[in-house]
Amino acid sequence: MIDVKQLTKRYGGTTAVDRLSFQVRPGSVTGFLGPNGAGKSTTMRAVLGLDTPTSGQALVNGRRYADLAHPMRQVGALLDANAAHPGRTALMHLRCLARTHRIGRARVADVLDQVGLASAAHQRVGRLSLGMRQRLGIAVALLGDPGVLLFDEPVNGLDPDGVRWIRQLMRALAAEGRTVLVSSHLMSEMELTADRLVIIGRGRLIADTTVSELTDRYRQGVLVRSPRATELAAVLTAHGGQVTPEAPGEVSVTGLDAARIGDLAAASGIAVHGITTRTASLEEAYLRLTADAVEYQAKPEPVGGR
Ligand SMILES: Nc1ncnc2c1ncn2[C@@H]1O[C@H](COP(=O)(O)OP(=O)(O)OP(=O)(O)O)[C@@H](O)[C@H]1O
Repeated sequence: MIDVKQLTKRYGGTTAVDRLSFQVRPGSVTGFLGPNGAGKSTTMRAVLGLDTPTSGQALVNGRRYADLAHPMRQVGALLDANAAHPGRTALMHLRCLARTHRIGRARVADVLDQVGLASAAHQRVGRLSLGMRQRLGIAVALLGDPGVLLFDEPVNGLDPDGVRWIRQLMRALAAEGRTVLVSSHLMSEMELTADRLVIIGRGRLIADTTVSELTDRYRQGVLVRSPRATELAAVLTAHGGQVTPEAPGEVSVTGLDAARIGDLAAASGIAVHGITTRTASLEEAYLRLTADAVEYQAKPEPVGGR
């Protein structure tokens, strides 16, 4: 469990994280989303004891990182795939870490296997591809078999196979009952990986929700096709619906759900040829939620400027 409580972090005049509170619970993948500069990495660094909060707390299993008896056995993290010494082999890198944290050699072999690096164990880190270095970083995170895992932008620079592998790994770790927090600025990726979403902008909490709640919140009405669309529109309006004509024979309805529209049409003897509940894509929902928090936005093109 990760517990961020009223966390504030300032660097000089910049407030990177501003009274941020949220919890990350075991058994699911929690996506940590926000535009560039939102404060995701800073929050993760505070959880891992790498940054001291200006005020507030970031706790792992109820304790500050510095107070954990065996930190590597409780929390693992991938922050920077380039953190390993380029001159060491993957195996040596893991063995050194294992020795420092009193973790057996057998576990090193296990994690190399788990991340698919067994055949590259003797290659120097500097010669590994970005994808392989990401895998090595994940092996480090898993080394102590921790219950809490943080991954900062783990799919950056990976090919589609690597992306799919990471997605499956995150879900498998959560299914084992672990707490998994994974940051990204891509909602499209989180839509496929996460169950819960913590969305921040300019260091503040924007939403702490589930993927399905967010989709529901941005439901955009019901699209109805009928050969008698005009008559149907009158019936629906009389029963509290707001009806907007779309294409010929098609209306968009808000204020009534699909079941009620179907019942009203049936009761009036009006045939319906199609009825679809529309939702904004999660990507659209996310862009709307974070629009005010985007630091650098492309200027809209002037009208007639093409
Ligand atoms: N060591 C530092 N010194 C000064 N400012 C910093 C430092 N680290 C982060 N910041 C600033 O704090 C803010 C939050 O940065 P942070 O890296 O946490 O955001 P992020 O959400 O991880 O962004 P990205 O998606 O671009 O990685 C930014 O304005 C950043 O410039």
